[in-house]
Amino acid sequence: MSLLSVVDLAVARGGLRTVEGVSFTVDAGAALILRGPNGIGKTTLLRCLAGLQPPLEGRVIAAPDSIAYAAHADGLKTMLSVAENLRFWARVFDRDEIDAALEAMNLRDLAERPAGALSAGQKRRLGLARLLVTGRPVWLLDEPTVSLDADSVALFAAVIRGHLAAGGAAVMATHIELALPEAAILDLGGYRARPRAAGLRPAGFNEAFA
Ligand SMILES: Nc1ncnc2c1ncn2[C@@H]1O[C@H](COP(=O)(O)OP(=O)(O)OP(=O)(O)O)[C@@H](O)[C@H]1O
Repeated sequence: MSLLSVVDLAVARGGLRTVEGVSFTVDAGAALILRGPNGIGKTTLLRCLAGLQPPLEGRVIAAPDSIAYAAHADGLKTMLSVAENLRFWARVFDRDEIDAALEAMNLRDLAERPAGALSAGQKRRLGLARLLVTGRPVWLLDEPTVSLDADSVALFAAVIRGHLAAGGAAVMATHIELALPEAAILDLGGYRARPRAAGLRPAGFNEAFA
C-alpha cells in the first residue's frame, strides 16, 4: 500500500526552481533516502512534501494528517524539560503517550532536564523522539543524524526499522550513511531544474509593465 506518492513534482526556493520532474512512491514499510549535492533542493522538496510550501508543478498524494516532519532545526522549547517537550508535542497531535519515545531515543535519564541544557546530540535525539509521539505513519526527516554519535545513529536506525515494521514509511535527506541498507535511494542530482525563474507569477504577467 502506497503511503506517499509524488507525481512530476517541481519545487522552488527563493524564487528559483530547484528540482523538477520528480516522481516516486513510498509504500508502507519502506524508506527512501534523498541524496544530492548541497543546494540541489532536498530540504525544499521535504518542505513541499510536508505541506509547508506548495509545489510549482505536480502533485503530492498522501492521506490527510498522515505526515510528520522533522526539520533541520530541532524546534525544541528550551525552557521546557525533555518530557514536557514531548508531552507538548504529543498534545499538538492529540495524543498523550511519551514513554515509548523516551525509551526508544534513550532519553529516560534526561527526562527532567531542560531542553536548552542538552548537548547537540541529545537535542537531536529529542528532536527525533518528537516524531515518535505524533503517531503519524509518514515521517520526513532532514539530516536526521547530524550531531549523533555512532551509538545514537544505530539507535536512530533501530527506531526507523521499528517504524517501518509497524507499517510506517520514511523519507530522509542525508549525506551520511544511515546503516539502513534496505532503504531505496533517490539522487536528486538527476532532477536539477533547468535555470529559469520559478514561474510563480500569474499567467499574462509582463515584467516590462510591472
Ligand atoms: N531561505 C532561503 N531563501 C532563499 N533561497 C534559499 C533558502 N534556503 C535555501 N535556498 C536556496 O534554495 C536552493 C535549495 O536549497 P535546499 O536547502 O533545498 O538544498 P539541499 O539540497 O537541502 O542542500 P544541503 O545539502 O546543503 O542541505 C539552494 O540554491 C539554496 O541556496
